[in-house]
Amino acid sequence: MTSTASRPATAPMAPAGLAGTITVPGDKSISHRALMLSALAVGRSTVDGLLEGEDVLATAAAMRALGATIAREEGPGPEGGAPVVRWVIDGVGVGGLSEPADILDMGNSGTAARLLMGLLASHPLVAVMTGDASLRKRPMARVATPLEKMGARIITRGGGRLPATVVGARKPVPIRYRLPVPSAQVKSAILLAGLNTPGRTVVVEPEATRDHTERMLRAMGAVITVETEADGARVISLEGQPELAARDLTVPGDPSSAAFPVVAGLITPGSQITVRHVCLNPGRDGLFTTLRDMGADLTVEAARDVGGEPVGDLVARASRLTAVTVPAERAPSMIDEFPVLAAAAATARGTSRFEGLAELRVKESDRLQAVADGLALAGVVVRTGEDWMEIDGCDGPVPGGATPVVTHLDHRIAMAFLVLGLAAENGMTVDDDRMIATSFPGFRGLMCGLGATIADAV
Ligand SMILES: O=C(O)C1=C[C@@H](OP(=O)(O)O)[C@@H](O)[C@H](O)C1
Ligand SMILES: C=C(OP(=O)(O)O)C(=O)O
Repeated sequence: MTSTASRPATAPMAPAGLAGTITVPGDKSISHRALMLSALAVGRSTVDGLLEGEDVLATAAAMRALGATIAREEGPGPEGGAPVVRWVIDGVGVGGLSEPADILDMGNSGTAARLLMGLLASHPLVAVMTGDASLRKRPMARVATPLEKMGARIITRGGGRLPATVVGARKPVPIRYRLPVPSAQVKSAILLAGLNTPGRTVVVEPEATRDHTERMLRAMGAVITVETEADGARVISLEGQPELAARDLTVPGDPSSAAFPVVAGLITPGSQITVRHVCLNPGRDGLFTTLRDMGADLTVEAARDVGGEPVGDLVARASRLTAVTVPAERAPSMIDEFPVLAAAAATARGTSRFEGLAELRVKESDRLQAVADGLALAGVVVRTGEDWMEIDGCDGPVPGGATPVVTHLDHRIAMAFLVLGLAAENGMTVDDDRMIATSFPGFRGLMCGLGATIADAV
């Protein structure tokens, strides 16, 4: 977000149960990858269901600036329905990216910035990258360090922050790299750099993270293998310089967005909601497992495969939730869902404990702190450590209050506290909700369509 204006928003306690069947926008992780990999394919790809959030639009703009042709087409929708949108991408082939004429602005998006850095690192070009006030605080050394081992030069602002200049390698070399942090963005950046690198690039991940890059690369014809070591680490090997085949892709709904209406339905008495067509990749479903551990009536219907990703319809019915302990090893599969899980835990019976949260401190905000501060404003007792959090649940609605929660340009903090407002005696207010458009355009209208009241705060 570049403008300084903010738009406070408020959600009063839901007067009645939420009801309805909805779809949420396309998965953000898959959408970034669909644009980047289609731009490197040979021929024309189409993408249906692409997330048209600001983060993904930043990736589209960057790939255009690097030479890909990307168009958005609208066709007539079903009778009376919204038009059908299809994105059409003419790729330049692996190694075919050209030097951008201007600075690449990745907005609020860590995924866009880090994955793109990987792509740039193995092309002989110079590019400068920046982002908004939130992104410019986030650590980039985690990608710059392995990419420099592959031959790129990456000059960052102090402390490894954006803006950064990437001087791509003329003769990139493959590496074998063990991830020091569980991060799909770092893994993907290295694999994307490995595409234009001769030989075999290997990433070892001690803790499994989302594998959309691996799935999509394989589907486009790259040779990519995954082996599991005795200690459980995954060894991902990519043969460099493949020819990627253009494909027609369909992006399923984003589980990280579905999380908000799902939790809203669970904590608002009398609710029943269905979220159709949600990606249920095992690297992304930790929240749903955790909610079931809490006693949630949350089921999957019509489980199916869509373009190499497991997909299903989620049905959530209001439930009396009990406290849960989330073990550290589950954290990567629900890393973006802790803010909304905290909202659920605040209404549960008993004390919940979440472990393995160190990565929350380097997201769009320090989410551990932002969640703790917001819960305290809601009248909920919370304790935190460097990488853990405990929440004393209220066994029903939380007190809530009119003082706005500080969102720090973080979409998930804004959405989580608006959802908590539905189960707060005095509602909840957030200081800004514009940045929700980075990942979940239409959030407010969709929630109101289910029966919630979310409005500008006066
Ligand atoms: O690869 C991805 O698409 C993402 C990976 C995660 O980040 P990290 O890799 O930093 O854990 C996640 O938080 C982010 O929203 C999207
Ligand atoms: C952390 C997130 O995204 P990114 O890292 O792409 O900014 C998120 O969407 O919650």
